[in-house]
Amino acid sequence: MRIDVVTVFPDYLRPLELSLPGRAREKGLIEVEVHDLRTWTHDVHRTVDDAPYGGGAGMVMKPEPWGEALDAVAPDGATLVVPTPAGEPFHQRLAAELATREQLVFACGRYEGIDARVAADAARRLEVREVSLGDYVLNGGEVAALAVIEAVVRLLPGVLGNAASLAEESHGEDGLLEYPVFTRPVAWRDLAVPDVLLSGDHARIASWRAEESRRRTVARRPDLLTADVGGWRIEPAAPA
Ligand SMILES: OB(O)c1ccc2cc[nH]c2c1
Repeated sequence: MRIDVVTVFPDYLRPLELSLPGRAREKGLIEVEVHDLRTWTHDVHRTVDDAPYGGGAGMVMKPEPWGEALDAVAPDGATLVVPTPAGEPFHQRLAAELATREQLVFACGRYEGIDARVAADAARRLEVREVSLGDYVLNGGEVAALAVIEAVVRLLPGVLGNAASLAEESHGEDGLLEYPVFTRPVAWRDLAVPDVLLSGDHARIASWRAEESRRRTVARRPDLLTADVGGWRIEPAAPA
C-alpha cells in the first residue's frame, strides 16, 4: 500500500516515521510520503486560504492548490480520504475496507475546511471518502489522518507481529467491546485477577470472556448491539 498525505503542517505527520507505521515502512509493507500543500501555491505569500463566500467566521482553503496537489499526487482510481467533522463515521469496518486499497491519499484540511469543489472534482476520477472520527471537532485533519492510517496499516498482512491479536479486539466482526485483560502480579493493591483466568480451563475462560464482552457492550455501547456497521448486524444476546 502507498499512502500520501497532503497538509500545510508536514511535521504533524512525523509520527508516521515511528513505531507501527515506521516499522511497516522499514519492512517495505507500505510506502508513505508527506507533501506540503504550499508546494502547489504560486504567489509570494504561498496563500492557501481565503474568506468564505456567503460570509461567516474564519477562512476556507482555496481549491486551486488542492486541485494541483491531488493532480500531482493521486493517480486515477486512488482513494482520497478527507478527514472532516461532517464526514461518514470512521469505524473498524471502514478501516478494513480502506486496507484493501492500493493507494490512499489523505487531504488534511485546516481553517473552516476545504472548498467543497475539491472533493467534487476529485470524485470525477478518485474514490472519495470524507470521514469523521467522532462527534467532536479538531483543529485540522492531521490528527484524524494519523488515527485512520494507524487503524488501517495495522490490518495489513505482516504489519502486526502477532496477527492473532486482531481476532479478539473491540469492534471486531462480532462488533462487541473487548473483554478486560490481566497480567502478573496475580494480586495488586488488594485487587485480584478473576479466578477463572487462573483455572487453565480454556472453555470456561472463553465463555467468561464472551460474557464480559457482552456485559461491557451492554453497559457502555448498547448501540453496538443492534448496529448495522457496514453489513454487520449484531442481534442482542439473550439476557444472562
Ligand atoms: O475534527 B476533524 O476530524 C477535522 C478535520 C478537518 C478539519 C479542518 C478544519 N477543522 C477540521 C477538523
